[in-house]
Amino acid sequence: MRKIEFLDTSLRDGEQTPGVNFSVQEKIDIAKQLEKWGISAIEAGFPAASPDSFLAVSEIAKAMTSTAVTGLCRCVKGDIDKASLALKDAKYPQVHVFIATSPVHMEYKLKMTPDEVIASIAEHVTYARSLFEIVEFSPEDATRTDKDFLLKAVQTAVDNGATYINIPDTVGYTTPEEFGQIFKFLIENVKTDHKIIFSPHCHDDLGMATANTLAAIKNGAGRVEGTVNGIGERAGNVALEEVAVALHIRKDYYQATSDIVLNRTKTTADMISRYSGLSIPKNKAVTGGNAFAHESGIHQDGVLKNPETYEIITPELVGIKFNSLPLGKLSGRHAFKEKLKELEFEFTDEELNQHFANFKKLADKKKEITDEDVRALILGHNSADSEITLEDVRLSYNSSDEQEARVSIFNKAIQESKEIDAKGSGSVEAIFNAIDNYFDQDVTLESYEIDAITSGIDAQAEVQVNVTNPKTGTHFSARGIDYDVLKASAQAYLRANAFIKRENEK
Ligand SMILES: CC(=O)SCCNC(=O)CCNC(=O)[C@H](O)C(C)(C)COP(=O)(O)OP(=O)(O)OC[C@H]1O[C@@H](n2cnc3c(N)ncnc32)[C@H](O)[C@@H]1OP(=O)(O)O
Ligand SMILES: CC(C)C(=O)C(=O)O
Ligand SMILES: [Mg+2]
Repeated sequence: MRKIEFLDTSLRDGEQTPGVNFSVQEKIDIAKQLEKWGISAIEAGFPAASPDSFLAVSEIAKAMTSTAVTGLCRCVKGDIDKASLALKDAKYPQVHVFIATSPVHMEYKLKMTPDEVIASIAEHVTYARSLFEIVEFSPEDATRTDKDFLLKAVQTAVDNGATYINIPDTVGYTTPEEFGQIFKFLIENVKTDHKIIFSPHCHDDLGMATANTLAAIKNGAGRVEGTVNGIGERAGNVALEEVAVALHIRKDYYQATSDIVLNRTKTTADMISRYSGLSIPKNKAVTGGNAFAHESGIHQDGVLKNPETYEIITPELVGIKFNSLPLGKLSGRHAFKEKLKELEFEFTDEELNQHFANFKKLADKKKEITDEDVRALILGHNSADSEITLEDVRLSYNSSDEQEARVSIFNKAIQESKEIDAKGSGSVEAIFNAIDNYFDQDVTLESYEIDAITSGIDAQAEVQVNVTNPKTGTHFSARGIDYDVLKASAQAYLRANAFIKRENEK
């Protein structure tokens, strides 16, 4: 069986999702989780893009012990220099250099002739190779590139020392058969005196990213690139959890395995969902809320007789466990700690005490604490953007008049707690007005959605807000999770405001 390497680009291509903006601390948390999940290389960012991107790549480079760290660069020496500086402390550094090779990109975007692009590949791969042992090269928009020119571009990169050749389907244009043929053609025709590994990098514009990625593996790719939950530019990148589970379930067909620790999938997916502010659709393959639910009579009958009738993946495989250790208000610290271990969370004693206190508060209100509740509790409170936090929300409700809210907000940097009062025609509006008064900045609220995390009247609420910074036009998504829907709303809106404040201060 071949072993397929996994490169995760949630922190680079994933962050190109409109509305997604990870803080540096969130990126470090995610990278640590990706390392535990079994990712072999993390594309931690584009170091030349901004000081924050540079900082995130360098902090992740220091934090990883077994996972390689890479950064994206244009064919620009300054980009490669920045990557070299950001990655200087990485135990296993790599660099990723790209340039577009399709006619439309070369002519209109780069304003370069094909010969100039080839010369640029030779110059910049050589330069990257003078600073890094491992160099990945990508011909951007490869699937709309003339086949012979693609071979020439790839051959040039290989001749100048590239060790990974990544074939991006930048605009999600290809089909499984066609993409498989591209890999077969390149692998058969590229001449090399050193080991090179080919990888697919698929986008999901036509809904074929997973199929295309698997077709590349079938035709010789040794590494895959993608993101958790398929976050990414436009319709997103391939969802790595889908590729990992497909390889596992259909190893008979693909004859390939990976190092992905499948039972850590759910925790990894939940973290990305929480920090990106993008919830996982109920019908999403592998991790969606309905992925293991059976509704119709014939299916339920079959599953009761033998789960294999309708279940090709077990919930346990991806880390959704039966609640073997039910928790409630009488549970103690040991049981709570054991549950966190079971759900793959690790905390210091101080963090554990804080989460335990929050758990006790929730257990006082909610009869049964499910695994979903515990995950939501941890991820809901585990906001890495905790410089400015919500302390309290009070409302005075009047069914025939305006509502009044008093919101307490704590600023860690200056150790100051402030209470702000505001009115609104509804409770949510009054709370949001109070938060607006606190931040004193322009924010456009684009959408507000409420969902229940678990079933029942005492379910925890998840609120998602999408906002725009009118100054820059940047979109941000933020989520809040709480037993109380109004508090969850306040958390989400406060978090969105904190993103905008951070952007305005840059
Ligand atoms: C398919 C992908 O995902 S590609 C990666 C996308 N990611 C990003 O863009 C990261 C965020 N980007 C940024 O922060 C900025 O675009 C920067 C810092 C990289 C560059 O900013 P600026 O210098 O202001 O340039 P701007 O973004 O306006 O234009 C890009 C320039 O790079 C050129 N360029 C684009 N790709 C490449 C490449 N691979 N190699 C060389 N030059 C390139 C463009 O032709 C354009 O050049 P021009 O200014 O001579 O016309
Ligand atoms: C930079 C490259 C690899 C990319 O993200 C794409 O082409 O989609
Ligand atoms: Mg991409």
